[in-house]
Amino acid sequence: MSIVRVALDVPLPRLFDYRAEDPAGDWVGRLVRVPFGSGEKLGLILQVLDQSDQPPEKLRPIHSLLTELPPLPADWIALCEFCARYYQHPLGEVSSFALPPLLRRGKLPKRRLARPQPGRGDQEASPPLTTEQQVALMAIGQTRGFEAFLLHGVTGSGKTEVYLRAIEAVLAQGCQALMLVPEIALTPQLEGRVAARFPDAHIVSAHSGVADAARARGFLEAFEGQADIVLGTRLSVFMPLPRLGLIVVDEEHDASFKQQDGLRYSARDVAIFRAKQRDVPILLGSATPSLETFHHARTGRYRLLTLTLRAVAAAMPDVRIVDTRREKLQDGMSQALIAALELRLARGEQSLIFLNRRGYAPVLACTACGWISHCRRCAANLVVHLADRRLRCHHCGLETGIPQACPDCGNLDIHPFGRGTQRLEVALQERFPEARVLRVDRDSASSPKKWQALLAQIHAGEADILVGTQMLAKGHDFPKLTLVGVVGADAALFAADFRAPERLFAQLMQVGGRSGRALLPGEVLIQSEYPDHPLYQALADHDYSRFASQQLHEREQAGFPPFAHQALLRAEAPSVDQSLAFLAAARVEALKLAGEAVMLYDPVPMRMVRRMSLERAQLLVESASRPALQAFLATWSQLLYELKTPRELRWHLDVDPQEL
Ligand SMILES: Nc1ncnc2c1ncn2[C@@H]1O[C@H](COP(=O)(O)OP(=O)(O)OP(=O)(O)O)[C@@H](O)[C@H]1O
Ligand SMILES: [Zn+2]
Repeated sequence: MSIVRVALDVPLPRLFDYRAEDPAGDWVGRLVRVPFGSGEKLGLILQVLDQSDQPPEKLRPIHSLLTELPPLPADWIALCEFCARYYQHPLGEVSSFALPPLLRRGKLPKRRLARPQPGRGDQEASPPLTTEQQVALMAIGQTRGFEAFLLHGVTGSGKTEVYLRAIEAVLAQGCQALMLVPEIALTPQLEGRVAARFPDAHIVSAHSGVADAARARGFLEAFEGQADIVLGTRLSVFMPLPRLGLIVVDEEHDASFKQQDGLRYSARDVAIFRAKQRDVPILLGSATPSLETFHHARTGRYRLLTLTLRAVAAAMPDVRIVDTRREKLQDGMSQALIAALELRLARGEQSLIFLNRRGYAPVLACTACGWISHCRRCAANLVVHLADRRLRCHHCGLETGIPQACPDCGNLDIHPFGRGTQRLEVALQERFPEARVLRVDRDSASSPKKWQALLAQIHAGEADILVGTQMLAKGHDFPKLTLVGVVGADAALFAADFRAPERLFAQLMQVGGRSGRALLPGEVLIQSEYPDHPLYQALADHDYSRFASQQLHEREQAGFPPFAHQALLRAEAPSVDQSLAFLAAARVEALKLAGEAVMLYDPVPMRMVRRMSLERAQLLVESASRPALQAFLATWSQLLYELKTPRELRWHLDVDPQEL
């Protein structure tokens, strides 16, 4: 008799042993159905053993092996093990998460029969490369084995072209390429471009918008080596790829690469591990690299490739900071912005106004008694959505109608305060009745279909003025767009999170970069009451490096990442006292373990303490040494599972948290 050691999708940091009749050598990596409690679970076999640490009479026999699926490869299992270790997450949960939902449930997709994908049309011609693109490609082409590249190219410099050429070279060698992109919103366009460039390649796309069966099919095609290119969002970093030759991470700074629940992994960082593990090059691209990545490039850990010029347009857009201190704004807009809009309308060009706040107004308030629309489940206001006449919480989704009178004092004089995209849209339409105003935010682009329709409208030139949130900020190439106006950005200048300036700078540089990408010259107007702020000045000079150097200097002084490594222990419970008490107990355990290299902060309530009726607190752990932090977390996290907690309390660890 033999024993199989199995990873199961349960929130416990351990593996489970079962009896098996006579497991053959290739059982490792296979999925298996096993009894668990009074039910059954699907697990992943990690080891075949002669003996268990459990007494033999306690071991139950497996139910059945999923023989339809070949064993998952050793490097895929090692990837899961790395994530479990690094992110302090139960291995069974990691390996389950890394599988597409259908396989997770032990089901296999119906296979399409023959699947040649012939003649999707003619191959799109590739333009001759610019000199800078050539230099970058040469460097990438010369590598053998692992090397991390940062492709730092200004907006519109043709980074995508470099990715495509690098992928082309890898395909020619008979290898697979993995390309990670930020979010579902951008993938259809890119899919189109990649498909047009490689009509004979088998392309698999992987993101949460792909239906379960197709996703499982894509996974199997990648796994069996039929897929040549896997293109997808963060979850595609877990695709098994036997012939992997290159990884590309587009917009590597993007926050969507970090998962914010369950397994809190950074797909970019996991991709680096994978490239190292498989000894292949990885290409991280951005116009505004994350400061972590930029730091690595400056210190020589990554190789820096730069594109300083736009591929098509003659120049970068002209960026101006509009001083709004002495001006009475009209619907939030300055004279300069209104004039610039008029000019674009007269010339038949497109404009984009960026306001990163959706809804009509952030709050509804009573002028008589001071009542404001508050979410009863969160420490947040309900946002006014006039388009469908609702009040809505952007944190928990709570919705109510808009009251006719103040719910507290009955006063009829209640007003929306502040400005969101809907209000700006209305104001613009009133001011420019002849213009076609199009709002693009998560409300108007609520489904992939609506989003595609909006993009098609913009590309067809059926919109004159776009009002949009960050959805419109990145990646898009609208040739007729020549003006970008930014309103309401100042608030983010003074946010408490030390990463806020980095995010704001990236966002504004990205959105500004949508302007003047083709032959028409572009202009960017940023309204501010702090026109001399170094962040805005660096934007006006298109000087990412100056901004990044200054930020890195500040972070070094303050001992923040990338000069320190952090992890957060977070707890949530019906009352913040319960959360704090758990963290205090966890800290007592931590004090016994943490040597001098690991610093423990005090437990504190989270900035937004209440969310979905739970009150949250956190404890920050920091170290200048990553190995020291990792060693500490490994022991500490085991102890955390043994702490007694109130039944309603939930906790998790977030390694390399992106939001503090
Ligand atoms: N060598 C080239 N010759 C002519 N056109 C090019 C060349 N390389 C890229 N382009 C074109 O330049 C435009 C901008 O390229 P692309 O979208 O790849 O820029 P990007 O660097 O990814 O910009 P962003 O960071 O703003 O998304 C595209 O329309 C692309 O087709
Ligand atoms: Zn809420």
